[in-house]
This record gives sequence, structure tokens and C-alpha cells, in this order.
Amino acid sequence: MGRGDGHDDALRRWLREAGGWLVVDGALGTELEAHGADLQDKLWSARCLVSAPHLIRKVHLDYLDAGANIITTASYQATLQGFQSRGVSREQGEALLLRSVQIAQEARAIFVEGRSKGPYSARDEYDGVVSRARRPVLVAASVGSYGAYLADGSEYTGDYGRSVTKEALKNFHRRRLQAYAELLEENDIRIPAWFSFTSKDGANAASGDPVTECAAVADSCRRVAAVGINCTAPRLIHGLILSISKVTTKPIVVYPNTGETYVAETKEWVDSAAAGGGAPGTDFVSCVGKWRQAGASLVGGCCRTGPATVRAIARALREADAAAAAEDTDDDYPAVAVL
Ligand SMILES: C[S+](C)CC[C@H](N)C(=O)O
Ligand SMILES: N[C@@H](CCS)C(=O)O
Ligand SMILES: [Zn+2]
Repeated sequence: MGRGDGHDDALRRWLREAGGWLVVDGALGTELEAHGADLQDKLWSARCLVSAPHLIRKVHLDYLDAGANIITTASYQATLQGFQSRGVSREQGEALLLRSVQIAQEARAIFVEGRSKGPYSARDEYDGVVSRARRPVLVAASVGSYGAYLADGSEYTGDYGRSVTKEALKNFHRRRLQAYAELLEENDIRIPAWFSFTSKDGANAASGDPVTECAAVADSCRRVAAVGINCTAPRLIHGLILSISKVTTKPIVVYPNTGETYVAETKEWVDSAAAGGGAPGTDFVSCVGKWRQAGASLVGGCCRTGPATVRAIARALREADAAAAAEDTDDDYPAVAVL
């Protein structure tokens, strides 16, 4: 089980201050497309770091307005190798990685309007109700998998070809991670990181390894502050939370997609009736209370979700909290026995 240390502590502190749960944002790619961006490119959403940074900032702000505590940078598919294949030099690529964090920080600064110190907002209004005293507003640097760089949908299949060794994967991610780490060190920010996996069957990660084994590896890493699942059909999430909670005491993060299937050739999502997904904001959100009860403490949305989903997630988490508090009160004051 995970040992507490500085990296764990920061996330646990934010969770505690926020009342036990944090709302993660929703899809960036989906929203950029909804605003007219063309992501038909090997760089996918990272293309907007060059062509439309203002759109990225707007999407971050929309998610903050919807109640997100954590906004995720536009760097899922931003890699030095991918940029180089598009004629962007290594130096420019590094600058773009940093820019993805700065854009999110700019959105946060606009959102908090300088009314509070550090990563907190004085605004914690949802539906006009001020519910929590301090609202952490955090920026998460997205580090997509090697499959994202391949731009062939292999983040969902784990099929990277035979030639990709562990060392090659480490080299692939190294400088990218270092760039973020340097930025955070410069600003004296301790970096809690989470690992999240995708699953198509509710038991195994995309690589074919059992999710419990992947989560156990993440659990053994003291620098990993949370473990979870992303871009996975909502119908699989409850079981996955229960499985993961057997192998870790670290906070569990879930941000499912809507249950549709990604077609890499066309870069489109298609309805997958069997996947049990639904329209954003409907059946997805009705599960949130159950996910919270099963042990998830960071909840958001991945592909095909939007600000409406995130707003509904925030509301569902508040309601789950209120229901749990009411139950506790019932325990404290047992009903009067009727004789
Ligand atoms: C999370 S998927 C929808 C991102 C896009 C994919 N890596 C592609 O390039 O086709
Ligand atoms: N974080 C990505 C999706 C990952 S599957 C996005 O920007 O939408
Ligand atoms: Zn996704």
C-alpha cells in the first residue's frame, strides 16, 4: 500500500480542504472541435497549442465555470517527437509543452481574478450555492501515452508493435516529463502525479495486463499520489473502482468517456450500443454517487464529455456528500423507538 510522503500529502491536503472530493474537467479535444478546431492531424489537440491557444484557454475557463477543480493541459498528444515530425524544432517543442501549462495557468488566473492567494479560488459557487470554504483550482499536466503519439488509436489497444522496448518508452517520455518537472521546481510546486489506465473489458488495461496489477505498480510508486481510470465506458467504472481499491489506499481518480468507440482512421467517435454509453450528462452522471461511494474521490470526464457533464458531476458529488452526511446524522441520533 502507498506510503504517505510529500507528493501524496499535497493531493490529500487538497482533497481534505475541498471536502473529500475534487472535480476533474472533461474532454479538451471534444470541446476544441466543438469550437471549430480541426484536429485531423497527427498532433490532434496539441495542434491548437500552435494554431489556437486562445481556444484552449476558453475551454479551460468553461470547465472552471462548470465547477472543475482540476483543469488538464492540452499536452495529451504534445510530444517532442510529434512536433519534430511537423517541422517544429526541439526547442520550440519544449516551449510548446511549457506553453500548455501556462495557458491553463492563465485561465486559472482569470477565473480566480486575483481574489485569493495561491491555488485557491474564493469562488465556490455551484448553482448559486456556496458550498465549500476553499476551492482548490489546480492545473494537471497531461502526459499521454506513446500510443497517443502514434496517432493510430493504439492508446486503446496497447498495440505499439514489437520493437518498442521499455527503455525506448522511458526515453520517449523523459525530456517531456523533465520539462514539466523543471517548471514546477522553478515555482517550488511539489508535484503530485496520478496514473490512469483505460480498459475495454473492466478487468484488463489496454496493454492486456490486469488493471489490478497496473494499479498495484502505481501504488508501489511513492511519487504517485492517485491511481485510476480514464477514457473508459461508464458501465465499467464501478467494478474497476472496486478492483483498484483492493490494491491501493491512494485516492482513486476516474474520468470516463461517454461509452462511444474511437475510430482512429477517421478520428471520429461512433455510437457503440453494446458499450452502454449515453449522451453526456445523462446516465453517466447518474452513476457518480455510486462511484463516490465505491471509493472514487476525483471524478471528471474524458472524451466526448463537456462542461455540461462536469457541471452535473459537481452537482452529483455534492448530493452524494449531503446524502452521506444525512446518513451519519441518522446514526448519531437513532430514530425514536415506537413501542
Ligand atoms: C484520446 S484519442 C481520441 C486521441 C486521438 C488519437 N491519439 C489520434 O491521434 O487519433
Ligand atoms: N485528455 C485528452 C483525452 C485523453 S483520452 C483530451 O484532451 O481530450
Ligand atoms: Zn479520452
